[in-house]
Amino acid sequence: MNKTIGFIGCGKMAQAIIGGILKAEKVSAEMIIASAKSKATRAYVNETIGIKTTSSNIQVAEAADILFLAVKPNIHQAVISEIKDSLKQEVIVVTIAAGISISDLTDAFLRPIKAVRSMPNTPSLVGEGMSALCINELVTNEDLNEVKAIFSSFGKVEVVNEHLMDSIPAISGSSPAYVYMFIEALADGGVKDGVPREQAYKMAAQAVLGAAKMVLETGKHPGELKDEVCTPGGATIEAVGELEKQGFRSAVISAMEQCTAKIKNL
Ligand SMILES: NC(=O)C1=CN([C@@H]2O[C@H](COP(=O)(O)OP(=O)(O)OC[C@H]3O[C@@H](n4cnc5c(N)ncnc54)[C@H](O)[C@@H]3O)[C@@H](O)[C@H]2O)C=CC1
Ligand SMILES: O=C(O)[C@@H]1CCC=N1
Repeated sequence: MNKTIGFIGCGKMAQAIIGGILKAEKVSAEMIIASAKSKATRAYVNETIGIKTTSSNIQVAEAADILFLAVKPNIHQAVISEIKDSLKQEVIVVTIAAGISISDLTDAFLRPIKAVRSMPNTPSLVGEGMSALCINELVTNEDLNEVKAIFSSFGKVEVVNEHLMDSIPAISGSSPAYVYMFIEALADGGVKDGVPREQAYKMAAQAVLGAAKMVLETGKHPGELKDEVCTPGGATIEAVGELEKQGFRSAVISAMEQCTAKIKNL
């Protein structure tokens, strides 16, 4: 792809996206520029990821054909006010900020703008991201294909109706955090029985990866796959019963409700 991709803000999520894009080798490092306020972040990104960095948001805005806004939601508006007169005419602006709507984005620019609202996740860094996105009416099919090609380079992408976007963080944007907690808990349980810590993490993570692949690749219902593990009269059904008794599913669903409620109030 021969377009300049700019990132305003270069924290955890932007670094995951940039790392994922570069790993896919569809865009070269010279075509990516990022700004960050902190000198330490700029130096780190420059040295470890190998892209151009700057303290100037305006420099990024002027250069970008596709501009990612990767700052926290509460400074989104201030950043747009700073850069809005420095954009290329046909730029596609992609926000990754949780809870920022297409209209928040377009209103802030005070002029018609090609706008994409997205919700990626940090596994993008290893090419296994899950991103959802929606667009406004100025984004052409060609633009959308370009944006989808970028997101697809570091994982899977789904285009959804905007009214669902506030619910996506709970499912895939934030959920890696709770999956890591689950992996930690599995490993702790193993360590309790004497399994060495490093082996326990490897086994727990690989079991989660394998189970996820089974859902994606066999097309079977997760309940059916669970049933295949539960030998009648065996050990797994004991664990399943205990998880139900401890409110495992309802704990997950309640956590997701809290997550979505917060997204609506960020
Ligand atoms: N971390 C995650 O897993 C995900 C984060 N997001 C969204 O990504 C955005 C960034 O989140 P993180 O990367 O986690 O946060 P972060 O705190 O790691 O990164 C924010 C970056 O913005 C920079 N920054 C602060 N003020 C700035 C300014 N005025 N101009 C330019 N840069 C500035 C900071 O130096 C930092 O590099 C948020 O809006 C969040 O909702 C979306 C999906 C997943
Ligand atoms: O915690 C947050 O607000 C962001 C949104 C999704 C993941 N991190």
